[in-house]
Amino acid sequence: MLSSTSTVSVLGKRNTSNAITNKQLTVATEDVLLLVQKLQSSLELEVIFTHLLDHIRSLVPGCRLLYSLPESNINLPIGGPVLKHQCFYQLKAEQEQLGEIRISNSSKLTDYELSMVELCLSHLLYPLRNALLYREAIRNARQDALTGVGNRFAFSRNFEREQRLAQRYHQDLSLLVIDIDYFKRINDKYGHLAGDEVLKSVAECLKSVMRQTDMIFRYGGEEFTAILTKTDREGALVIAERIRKEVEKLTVTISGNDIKATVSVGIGSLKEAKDSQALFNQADDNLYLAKRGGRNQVR
Ligand SMILES: Nc1nc2c(ncn2[C@@H]2O[C@H](COP(=O)(O)OP(=O)(O)OP(=O)(O)O)[C@@H](O)[C@H]2O)c(=O)[nH]1
Repeated sequence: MLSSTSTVSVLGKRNTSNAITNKQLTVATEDVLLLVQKLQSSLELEVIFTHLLDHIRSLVPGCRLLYSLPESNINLPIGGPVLKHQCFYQLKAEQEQLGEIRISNSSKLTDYELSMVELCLSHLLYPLRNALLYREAIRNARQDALTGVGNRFAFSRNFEREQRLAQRYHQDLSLLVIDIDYFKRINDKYGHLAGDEVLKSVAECLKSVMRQTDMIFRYGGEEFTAILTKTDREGALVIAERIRKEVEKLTVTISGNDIKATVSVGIGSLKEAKDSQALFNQADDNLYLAKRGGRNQVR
């Protein structure tokens, strides 16, 4: 019953003797047209899979769905954790891998139910592909291409939001502005590509210290920012010192050259600032003091 291009391939064998009849297929197709409309109404994966599961549940009540695409770090359970009986499908549109979907149920699905599930899935592919492209575009718009951390646009949005939340709920919030010291010298001495490698290594180092990769951003050039939610100045000082020490330990080896780098860090904390602009200025002023004080230090 699947098209000859076999865009949805079933893994595992099953008996097809009780598969869908032509009459059932006609009724099902009308239903599926409604489903198609719903699937095309959103570009959000969660919304699309919720519509799909709602539809499949009208045939198999209580079943659950798990969608995964490991290369994009997507693991999306819908309707609850996976149940005992499972069937899974590799999703593919025109040779493009779109991940795997797992339908699970407390009892084994009949051949008729499986046929209906497959009918639904064959209509999922293009809405799913569009949603994945959309997700990728959004990610690219928010991510710094060189280092993989958030870009300045993402920083502004997150920073505003976190600052508003912190003020509304009377919580601490701190900001680190982290700048690589004498970075121009690294570029001048070892070349721009080597400079890029240093930027990447420093970003990796920040990620490993912070463990909250979505709150680290490349603000521009050789300057990074880190938003520390529920963290007061003292807590921020501990993290900033850890960052400083870890970067100091770094050695980036390029073309036989061992390149060392250090960072200066300025801290801002919401208690001492009235809004996000004041908080940023405070961190930036402290960064300036750290630079003036000799670099490789936290202020
Ligand atoms: N390799 C590389 N260099 C960059 C990038 N963006 C900015 N830069 C360089 O970063 C350097 C920043 O230099 P400055 O602003 O003088 O700062 P600095 O040399 O780090 O000195 P201090 O901040 O005062 O310690 C400039 O040479 C820029 O060209 C990038 O994406 N890759």
